[in-house]
Amino acid sequence: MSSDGPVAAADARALFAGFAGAPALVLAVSGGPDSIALLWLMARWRRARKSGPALHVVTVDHGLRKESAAEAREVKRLAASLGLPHRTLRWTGDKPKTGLPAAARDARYRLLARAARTAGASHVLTAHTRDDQAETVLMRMARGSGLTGLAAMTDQTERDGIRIARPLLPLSKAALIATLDKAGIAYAVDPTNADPHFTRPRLRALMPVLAAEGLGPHALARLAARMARADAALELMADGAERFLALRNPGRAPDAIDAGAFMGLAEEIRVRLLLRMINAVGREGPAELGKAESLALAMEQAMEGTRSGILLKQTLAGAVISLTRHRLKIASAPPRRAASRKRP
Ligand SMILES: Nc1ncnc2c1ncn2[C@@H]1O[C@H](COP(=O)(O)OP(=O)(O)OP(=O)(O)O)[C@@H](O)[C@H]1O
Repeated sequence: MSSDGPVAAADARALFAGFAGAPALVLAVSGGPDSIALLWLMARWRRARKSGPALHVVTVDHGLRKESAAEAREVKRLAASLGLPHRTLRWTGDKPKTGLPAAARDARYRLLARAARTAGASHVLTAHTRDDQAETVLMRMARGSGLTGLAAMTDQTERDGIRIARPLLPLSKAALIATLDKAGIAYAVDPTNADPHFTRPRLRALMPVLAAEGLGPHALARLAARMARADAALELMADGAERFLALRNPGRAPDAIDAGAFMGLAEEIRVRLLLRMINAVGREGPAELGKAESLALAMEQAMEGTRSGILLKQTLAGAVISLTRHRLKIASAPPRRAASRKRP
């Protein structure tokens, strides 16, 4: 399925096969070419089946552009012409000045998950393509992500208790546009997709230059798939290492780990276990990978000397990490004291 031509019915059947037994599905359709193609392809797929999931089309109107309400109405019109119910959900919450795309995305998924629950749908389907996957890989690289982040998007994830599925991830955007052009279906063009104030459009603009050097969507998506495979293997190894450490630790508090056994693990596994343990007890959200890497290095250096007693003690993301030659302990840090107020 690497062609940029229109998506054949047989190819769509293969992409959607996993949803045939679902009771209902929510299709997240913004009105842009990718999600309009999702709507059209799903409608064609469903029409060709005797039975199958009920399809509910949902558009989120973020209220950020003056055209958004009209675009939502266009989606409704197309859905109606395909015989599908449509709802527009409005984002009415506060719109922050910074981090607007992330806030809009959070609100969107919350609204989509709610719509799925209301419709009794098992999944929300989005129209992410291979091009989106490639951009995500570049964004994660630029942000300094590790292997887990470079695995980018998987074909399914869970959010707000609902499965988000991305059946079009193997397809190029060009194939979706070719599909719509062939079917004579119009779509909206969102100017923020090219707005250089945002990181994603800036990276998107670089794509032709990168592709000319062999770093195009295909290569980047393949990198993501390989990273996902390696990440899954390393997570299994980290599970095994966790069990191994528990066996070395009979009868002791689960936060007191055999330091020698821990230091004998591969560095990647040590870093993963540090993140798991810190995130399990820390009160300040997930620890940063770079900080866990620095901690792992500091632990290694501390173990190299001949000192005894406490070799290292530090806090990270709301957890206290202390290391002696024999024991590694990771526990919740006491809550930070609020700034003391002077008595009048
Ligand atoms: N306003 C919207 N209403 C309904 N669905 C939407 C809307 N915007 C986006 N989507 C769905 O989400 C998919 C991804 O959209 P887009 O690439 O714009 O998201 P993003 O902001 O980059 O974030 P993310 O990729 O995490 O969803 C679209 O293909 C579509 O299925």
